[in-house]
Amino acid sequence: MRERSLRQANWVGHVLAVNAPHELRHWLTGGGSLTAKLKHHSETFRVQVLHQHVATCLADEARAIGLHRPGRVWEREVLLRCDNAPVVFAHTVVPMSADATDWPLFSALGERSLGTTLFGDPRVTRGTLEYARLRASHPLALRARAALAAEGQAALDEQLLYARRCLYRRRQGTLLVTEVFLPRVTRLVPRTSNTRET
Ligand SMILES: C=C(O[C@@H]1C=C(C(=O)O)C=C[C@H]1O)C(=O)O
Repeated sequence: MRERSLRQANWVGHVLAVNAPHELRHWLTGGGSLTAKLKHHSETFRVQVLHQHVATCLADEARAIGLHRPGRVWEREVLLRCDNAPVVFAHTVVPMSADATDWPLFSALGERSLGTTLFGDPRVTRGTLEYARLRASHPLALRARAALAAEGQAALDEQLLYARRCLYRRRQGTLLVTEVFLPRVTRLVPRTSNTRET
C-alpha cells in the first residue's frame, strides 16, 4: 500500500489544501491559457516536445479520464520555456478510445502549444482545476527531473513540486492536462512588450 501511495498523488479541489508557496499560488490557480500567461511573462516562449506517443496512463489519472484502470493513451510531454528557461513540465493524455474527430489537431501539434487549440475552440469545455503536491517518487516528478537533468540543469534534488490538472472535453473525447510547475517559474515577472514564439 505504501509503495502505491508513493507513486500516486492526492489530487484536491482547493489550492489551499496543498499548502503551496505563496509565490506559486497565482500560477496554480490562474484561469485561461497558461501559454498566454507565460508569454506575458517572457520575451520568448517555446514549447519543447519531449515525446508524443502511445503509453499507459498513470495510476492516479485513469479514473479522471474515464478508465476503470490504467490503460492505453496518447501521451504528450513537453517543457514550456520562457526566455529558454524551463518553467513547466506538462503531461497530457488522451484515451485511445477517442477518435480523430474528438481532438483533430492533437496528433500533429508539434511545437505549437496545445493551449492554442483548446482555448480557441468553442466546442471545448474545461473542467475544474485540481491540485497536488508531488513527492519526489511521483512519476511526473521523476520525469520532470529527468528532463532537466538531460540538459545539465541543476538537479531539483528532493524538493516538493506542485502541480495542477484539468480535464477538457470535446465531442465524445476527454483530454487531461497536468502541469508541473518548476521552481524557475516564480522568477518570472510580467512584461509589457509583446512576445514572439521562437
Ligand atoms: C493547456 C494549455 O496548453 C499548454 C501547452 C501544452 C502542450 O503544448 O503540450 C501542455 C500544457 C499547457 O501548459 C495552456 O496553454 O493552458
